Amino acid sequence: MELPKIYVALDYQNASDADALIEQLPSGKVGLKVGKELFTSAGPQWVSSLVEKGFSIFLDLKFHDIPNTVAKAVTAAAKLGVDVVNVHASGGSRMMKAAADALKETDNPPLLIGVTVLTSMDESDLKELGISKSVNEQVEYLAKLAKSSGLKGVVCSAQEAKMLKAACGNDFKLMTPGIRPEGSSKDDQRRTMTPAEAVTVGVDYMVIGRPITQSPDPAQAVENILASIA
Ligand SMILES: O=C(O)c1cc(=O)[nH]c(=O)n1[C@@H]1O[C@H](COP(=O)(O)O)[C@@H](O)[C@H]1O
Repeated sequence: MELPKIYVALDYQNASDADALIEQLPSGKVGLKVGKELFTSAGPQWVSSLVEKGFSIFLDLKFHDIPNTVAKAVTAAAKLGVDVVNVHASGGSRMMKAAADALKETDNPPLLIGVTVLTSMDESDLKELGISKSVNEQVEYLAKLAKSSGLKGVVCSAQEAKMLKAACGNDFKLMTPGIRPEGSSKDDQRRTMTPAEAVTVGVDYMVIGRPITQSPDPAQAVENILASIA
């Protein structure tokens, strides 16, 4: 099944605020990303209700725990009917393999992807964590680890897309947050690219939040982005 090119990050405090935004989006053109804040307040039933309405859902809970716990968590996510689910690649190969193996046992397994280096981070953040590799080296290292552990792709910055397609192959899916249309604020993101640039470098799917959700006209913001990548 073809997934939508753009997932709108629903970073809202509760379901009613998210529903108000969803109603404004052009129908059938984008997927929805539900992250920690909204999932914790709105809950799994609300996520299932979006699936029932026909939305493609990326459940972004970035699991990172012992292998058994993560395997059970991604299985629970699969039962909600979401299309994409993620874990932290830095959780290691045993954790990622456990998650990938668990999903093989489920009906309609979601695309399982690994978070490499968060797009809000740069070299100084890695240093603080005791990692002496450059951002590019660390992203490539974790992407290869994700691939050899059975994951189908990674979350990374579009800035790393060319490098990762060369290192991991064209079929290895790249989901890129940190997308900023020309002229919009970077907010807390560090490694950013415009939607048009991201498409050029081979990104498969983009996560876009505030440039759409904080826009005075979210529907128009989506249409402008879609036009820029058409
Ligand atoms: O996994 C993610 O979705 C994610 C990974 C990452 O490296 N960076 C990142 O920003 N995200 C998420 O992508 C969204 C980006 O939102 P905006 O910065 O508002 O476009 C947020 O919901 C983040 O939680």
